[in-house]
Amino acid sequence: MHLDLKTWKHVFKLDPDRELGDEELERVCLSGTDAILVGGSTGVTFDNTVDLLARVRRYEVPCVLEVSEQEAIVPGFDLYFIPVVLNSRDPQWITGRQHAALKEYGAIMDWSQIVTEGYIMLNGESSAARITSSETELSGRDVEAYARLAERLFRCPVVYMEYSGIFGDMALVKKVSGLLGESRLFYGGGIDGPDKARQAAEAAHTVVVGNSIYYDLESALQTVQAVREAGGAAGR
Ligand SMILES: CC(C)=CCC/C(C)=C/CC/C(C)=C/CC/C(C)=C/CC/C(C)=C/CC/C(C)=C/CC/C(C)=C/COP(=O)(O)OP(=O)(O)O
Ligand SMILES: O=P(O)(O)OC[C@@H](O)CO
Ligand SMILES: [Mg+2]
Repeated sequence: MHLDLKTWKHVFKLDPDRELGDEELERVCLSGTDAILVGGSTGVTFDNTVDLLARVRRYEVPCVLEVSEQEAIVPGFDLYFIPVVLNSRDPQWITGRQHAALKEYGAIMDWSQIVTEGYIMLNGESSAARITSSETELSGRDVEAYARLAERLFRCPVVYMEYSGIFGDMALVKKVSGLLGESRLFYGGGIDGPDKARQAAEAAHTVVVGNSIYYDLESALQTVQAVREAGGAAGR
């Protein structure tokens, strides 16, 4: 198992609130992806998260929980990614929910397992952007400033350009990854096969594939090889 996320180029995001058969899950876990990220913006519960973790644990692939609900924090993941939505208009998604969770877990947690993600929501139609009341009408300079804020002010190991559901602006993604010296740029949104995966891998450091697992698994699986063969952003 490789737990150094600085080497991750490809990640599959599995949603505990969606159905995936055992055979399909096996193909995802044995695909050669660098990690499975468990997360979703709605319907995530303790029970469906435990269930998915137990099923992924049959395989060697690293398994990370992207925390979106305090009630669904389940022990036993390799790492815990904690989103901070930088362009939310509502402070509960920037520090509020994190503060509440730390009141409960702060004294007992293993900080070496915690990775902060500086999220920039970029698809105003996505449920994640709606739930978090994000300001998604951003200029390129706005996005660059959020990325610098995440890396230089907040020291987030991960900056996440989130287009969930649509394929984003690769020129902007590439520009932002070029600005980052320490943080890793995760890109997610609308990758439905190898062609878009290759483009995203040339622009971002790490490519996240989510929804297509559920509607076109064959094409989703082909993204792993496509990302491996792509040049990679700034050689990272
Ligand atoms: C006992 C034990 C194991 C202790 C571990 C310690 C630990 C992990 C403590 C947690 C500490 C902590 C600070 C937790 C934060 C808690 C929390 C609820 C934070 C809020 C996170 C947040 C801003 C959520 C908003 C939504 C969001 C950004 C979700 C991320 C995932 C995402 C965008 C998924 C996309 O979802 P999808 O369903 O595909 O949606 P679309 O329809 O938009 O595509
Ligand atoms: O579901 P898609 O559009 O692939 O996006 C992946 C991920 O960024 C969602 O949080
Ligand atoms: Mg999704």
